[in-house]
Amino acid sequence: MMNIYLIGFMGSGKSSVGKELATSLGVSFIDTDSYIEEVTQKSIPAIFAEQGEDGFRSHESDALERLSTKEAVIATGGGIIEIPENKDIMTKNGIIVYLHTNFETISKRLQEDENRPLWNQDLDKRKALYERRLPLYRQFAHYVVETDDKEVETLIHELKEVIKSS
Ligand SMILES: Nc1ncnc2c1ncn2[C@@H]1O[C@H](COP(=O)(O)OP(=O)(O)O)[C@@H](O)[C@H]1O
Ligand SMILES: O=C(O)C1=C[C@@H](OP(=O)(O)O)[C@@H](O)[C@H](O)C1
Ligand SMILES: [Mg+2]
Repeated sequence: MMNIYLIGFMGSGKSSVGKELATSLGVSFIDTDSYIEEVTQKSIPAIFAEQGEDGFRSHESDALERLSTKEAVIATGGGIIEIPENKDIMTKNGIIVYLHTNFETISKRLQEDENRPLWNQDLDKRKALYERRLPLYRQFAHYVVETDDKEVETLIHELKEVIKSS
């Protein structure tokens, strides 16, 4: 098996669905955000506060490079598509699946989440970020799975179908 990379906006379910997918497939699960927190011994908000978004992106690309030799389900962070080279790293080592979710659904799921610095800003900025990133997710994706109004169990089933067909 190659790596299965999950991409998508914050709140699309990469971390939670990815974990269950890995269990169901019997492979390891890796979350790039948790990996970065372990390596740096800092929380994501602390990295953003101390090193800015650029600092965080550089940790993220390093993580992707290091994790790419494994066979696993890998949940990325919502901003993985900000760095074009990240697509090459992932494509070399597996398939990229985009979990697409509408802005309204994401807003319901995250509400006033305080652990995501780029969500924790004004509504118009969140919305602009979402709109700007949509085409980038589509450019990176080998496959797209819609998540609105779907139970995690349904998504696992659909993701397994995608993997089978790949
Ligand atoms: N299909 C879904 N239906 C309902 N809630 C979901 C679904 N997928 C994720 N969630 C919830 O949305 C929140 C964000 O999910 P998470 O996996 O952290 O997203 P991401 O890693 O993409 O930011 C969590 O509270 C999670 O339980
Ligand atoms: O969209 C983003 O730029 C980010 C998404 C977060 O991950 P999730 O997509 O898992 O929330 C995390 O990597 C960081 O807060 C930045
Ligand atoms: Mg996540």
